[in-house]
Amino acid sequence: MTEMPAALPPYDDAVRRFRIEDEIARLDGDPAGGINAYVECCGRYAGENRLALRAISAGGALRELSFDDLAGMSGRVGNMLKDLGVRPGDVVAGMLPRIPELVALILGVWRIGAVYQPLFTAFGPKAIEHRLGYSMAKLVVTNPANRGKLDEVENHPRIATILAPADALPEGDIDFRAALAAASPDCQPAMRKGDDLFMMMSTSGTTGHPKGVPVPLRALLAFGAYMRDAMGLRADDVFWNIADPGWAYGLYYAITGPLLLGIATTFYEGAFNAKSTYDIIERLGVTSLAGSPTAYRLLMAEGPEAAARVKGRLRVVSSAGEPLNPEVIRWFDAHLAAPIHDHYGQTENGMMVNNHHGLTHPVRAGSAGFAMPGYRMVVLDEAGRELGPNQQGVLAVDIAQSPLRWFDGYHQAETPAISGGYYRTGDTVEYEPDGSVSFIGRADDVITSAGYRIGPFDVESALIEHPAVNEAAVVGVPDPQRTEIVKAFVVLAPAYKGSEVLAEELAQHVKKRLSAHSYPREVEFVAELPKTPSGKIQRFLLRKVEVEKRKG
Ligand SMILES: CC(C)(COP(=O)(O)OP(=O)(O)OC[C@H]1O[C@@H](n2cnc3c(N)ncnc32)[C@H](O)[C@@H]1OP(=O)(O)O)[C@@H](O)C(=O)NCCC(=O)NCCSC(=O)CC(=O)O
Repeated sequence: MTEMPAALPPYDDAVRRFRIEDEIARLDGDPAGGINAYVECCGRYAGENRLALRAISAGGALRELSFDDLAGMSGRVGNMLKDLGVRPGDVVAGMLPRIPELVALILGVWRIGAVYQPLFTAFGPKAIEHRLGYSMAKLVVTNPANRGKLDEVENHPRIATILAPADALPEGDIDFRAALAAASPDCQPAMRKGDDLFMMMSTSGTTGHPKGVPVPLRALLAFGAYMRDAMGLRADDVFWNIADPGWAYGLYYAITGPLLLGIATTFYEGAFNAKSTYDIIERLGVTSLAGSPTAYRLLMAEGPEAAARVKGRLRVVSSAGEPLNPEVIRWFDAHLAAPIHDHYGQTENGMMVNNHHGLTHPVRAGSAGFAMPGYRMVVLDEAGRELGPNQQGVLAVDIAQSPLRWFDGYHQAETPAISGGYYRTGDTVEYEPDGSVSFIGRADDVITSAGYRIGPFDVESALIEHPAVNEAAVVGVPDPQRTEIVKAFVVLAPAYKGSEVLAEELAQHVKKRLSAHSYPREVEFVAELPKTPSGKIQRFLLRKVEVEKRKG
């Protein structure tokens, strides 16, 4: 009989395997001068004629860049930024599609010791304004397709635009390519310490706008560990993570992680669709694929014939952003002969619980897997006590015993999730006696749709900007394709009448003002919203009714 562990099993052996103490010593106090993310992810591989990036344009043209190419480009970016007055610790934002210049920008920002802030290209002015507001970015780099949105952003920083040949430069903008051409590729990396920041992410909560998530350089250890242990990345892999680098999964594990390990990554500039995804897997011979369950469900929906031409090609498939359903696991096994494993993480701390491709442990359909070596994950009750197996509680990180955890709190905001020596993820789980974790649901109102985390407050405040809306409540309702979809309950202003046309107008308003991915796919007009005696909207009551309705 298995002995019952008091909490999830410790991972001392595995942690030792990473020589983590040595690594941390290097990050925190290397007398030779600390650490630089550009050096870790590019500089140390330059001069080896090693492939770093396969970039497929929206039109299908393949461009291959080596670490040397990226070293030169990022050196020019670094010098351009320095000329503009960007100093170590300053924030530079990027709002770019998946093109090589995006990687060069990120590496260039890191090279001079500055901090990169991603802005998802689907964002509207409201989402951009909030993020640039709290980060105090010194510069934002964008392209013509996204440039117009910045005109609606109050107090935006200086803008550098990557022009297409026929575009005219907006007044006051820096011509990114011309500035690079004028800059030298030689740029001395600014060495930093492990606690210094190199990314400024954002994450959505239930109340208030998204919060900044500062990422210190020591997070590189955790990102590398995930690539090795969970994705099981090997030197001979052809790796493609389809997630957009505007979010954590894409920035941490489509760019930073593979380059850190010296392994080439893949970009496809075009929008996701199943056909182009199969085409690229076949064309490049992809062996390691990563993405969200919604993307995998869309691959399934294309049918077995589409899958047949790449059957057996994929050595491993990694899934993150939403729980992976067992049907997807079975279908991938039957039609792609590919093991697909569910991985769990957050913008805060990155991936923490995985069905690891690179470690040996049992993998059960429906389980989120085991704590990643370097994290001691526990399940807490409301009083903050650690629970035993088969008891529901909040998944949390034991801070003192998790050498890879790096999240120290939100940017200039309270972090009640950190207290009593734990970081609480906000996700309700239970674990089996062997330590594997089963996901139950969110303990709050954050919506998980197609792998994105969407804060209801943000969508509500975008809706309220519309003159027709008096009040709005936004919830996630179950959806077979996208896990959840955003649904808005709207109380109209007296002069307005609910109609399909108005519902569509409201959806488009959110899409344009806030973001193309977070608009309500359903809008219901109601006379009033359920509220507590103190006037707080009870979203959970609305969601409960929707869940019941969809069951029946
Ligand atoms: C699975 C998908 C490929 C499915 O793509 P779809 O084609 O259905 O569309 P979508 O969900 O991306 O986008 C919804 C709507 O936004 C539009 N849209 C999307 N991206 C856009 C962009 N860059 N510019 C303009 N519009 C855009 C789409 O056209 C669509 O419009 P319309 O609806 O009109 O057609 C995608 O949803 C996806 O990549 N999801 C994964 C997200 C992810 O990376 N998650 C990991 C993050 S987890 C993480 O980082 C930590 C955390 O949890 O915080």
